[in-house]
Formats: sequence, structure tokens, C-alpha cells
Amino acid sequence: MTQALVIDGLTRRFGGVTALNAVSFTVPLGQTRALIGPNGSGKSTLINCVSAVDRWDDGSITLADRVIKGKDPVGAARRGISRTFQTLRLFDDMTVLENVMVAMHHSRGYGLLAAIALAPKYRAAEKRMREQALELLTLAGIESEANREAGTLPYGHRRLVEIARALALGPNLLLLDEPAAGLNDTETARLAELVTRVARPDLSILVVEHNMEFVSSVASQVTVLDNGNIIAEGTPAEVREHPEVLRAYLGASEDDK
Ligand SMILES: Nc1ncnc2c1ncn2[C@@H]1O[C@H](COP(=O)(O)OP(=O)(O)OP(=O)(O)O)[C@@H](O)[C@H]1O
Repeated sequence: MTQALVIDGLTRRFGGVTALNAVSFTVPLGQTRALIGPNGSGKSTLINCVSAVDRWDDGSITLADRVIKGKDPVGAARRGISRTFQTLRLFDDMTVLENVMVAMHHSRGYGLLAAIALAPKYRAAEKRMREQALELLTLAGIESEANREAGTLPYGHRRLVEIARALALGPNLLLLDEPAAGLNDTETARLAELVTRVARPDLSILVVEHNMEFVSSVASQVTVLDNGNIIAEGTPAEVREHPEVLRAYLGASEDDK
């Protein structure tokens, strides 16, 4: 299996706290892998490193053999890494369609100058982008909301828009940071359906999530972090039964289970 994302010996310290301690794992091309662990185990730190929002102290991250540098989110996006955040970051006063198209403009480098200088060509590109954005919204099942202001959408639909926007960048690696947080069961099931539907042979997905039902329905492999260390890896069914995982979660608060 071709490895898309390779994390090797990743270490991140915050003063005296080792948030990630020589963490190594891979996500093969076309696979969806989940990252779980109790609160404070290092999941957000890891996703911030992979998306190059943060820097790290030791180890390396490569995507399709290309090295990802720390504190370079624009460079990471250029290398095909796209992410969502725990807290929604949509442009509330723009329409749903515009929110998705913004990502396309950005990734294709169309600015105002291009719009003026390349008017006919730009219009054709703009039309194509609109069609592609609508296709993504259709995939997410929210095409009927395309012209609605993003800020007026119910929370669950806003999550779907965020994923459609992340996909609009045409990524090779999609990072989803607690996408099911705050969703009810129906919305979570719909989100799982979307994540399953976007799977492509040239797209790898890494999802950080607490909801094990969601994890079991989208991910073939799960990595479990505790105190910055990997304590288990395997299928969702395997890690659920793993003694180290049970110990980590039983030792944590009820909220983490
Ligand atoms: N900017 C920071 N400064 C200092 N310590 C930090 C910082 N970010 C994270 N940490 C520490 O690193 C450790 C891992 O935190 P991280 O947020 O990655 O865990 P997590 O698994 O994502 O937790 P949660 O499930 O609560 O989001 C924790 O001990 C946390 O306090």
C-alpha cells in the first residue's frame, strides 16, 4: 500500500509538558484513519503539526514523500493538506456557495488582477468553480442551501459546509478535527455518510474524534494516543477491546468515554 502521510518520531514539548512523544504512524493513500484518546492526550497538537499550524521539536512529517515544514500552513495547503477546525470557521455573512468558492479561488490563485486582466477566461473559470462547488454541496446533501447565508444555517449543516470547503481545495490529505462535536445522532450519521462518500483512492483522511460510533463507521484503522504516546493501533473493534485503551479511558473522566 502506498503511504501518503508518514509521521516519524514526532515530538512536541510545551515547557515541561511533552504533548507528543516520538509519535510515528502512517496513513496509506485512500485510507481513513482515526485518532482517538482522552482529553489532553495530544490529538489537537498532532493535527496542528500535520497542518503546519504549529511547529515541532523533533521528528518529521511527509506527504507523498514531500517534507512538511512546521509553522507553514500555506505551504502545507500547497502540498495538498486541508483541514477543518474544532470550532467552526465559516464566513457567516457569505452564502454557503461563496464559502466553498472562496477556497477554490484561494487554491487556484485567482485574485482581483486576474479577474480584470483575464476577464473572459476568468468568467469561464468562475463558472466551472461554481459548478464544482455545487457538486460538493450536492455530495454533502445541502445543495438546496447554496444561496443561504452561512450564518443562518443549523449547526449540523454548517459542519457539512466546512467539510465541503475543505474538499474544495482538492486535497490529498483531509484532516477533520472533532467533526461530530455538538451534533445529534441523525447529524452524526449524515456526517459519517459524507466522510464515507468522499473517499477516493488519491485522498487520505485523518479524523480526530471522541464519538466511537462515528469512528467505527468511517475509519478502517484507529490510532490511540495517551499522554503523547501511542498506546494502541488496530481496527475500531480491536482498539475498543485493547486493555491499554480501557485503562486509559477508565483512568480518565466520564466525559472522555
Ligand atoms: N499551546 C500550548 N501551551 C502549553 N501546553 C499546551 C499547549 N497546547 C497543548 N498543550 C498541552 O499539551 C497536552 C496535549 O494537549 P492537546 O490539546 O493536544 O490534547 P487533546 O488530545 O487534543 O485534548 P482534547 O481532547 O481536550 O482536545 C496537554 O497537556 C495540553 O495542556
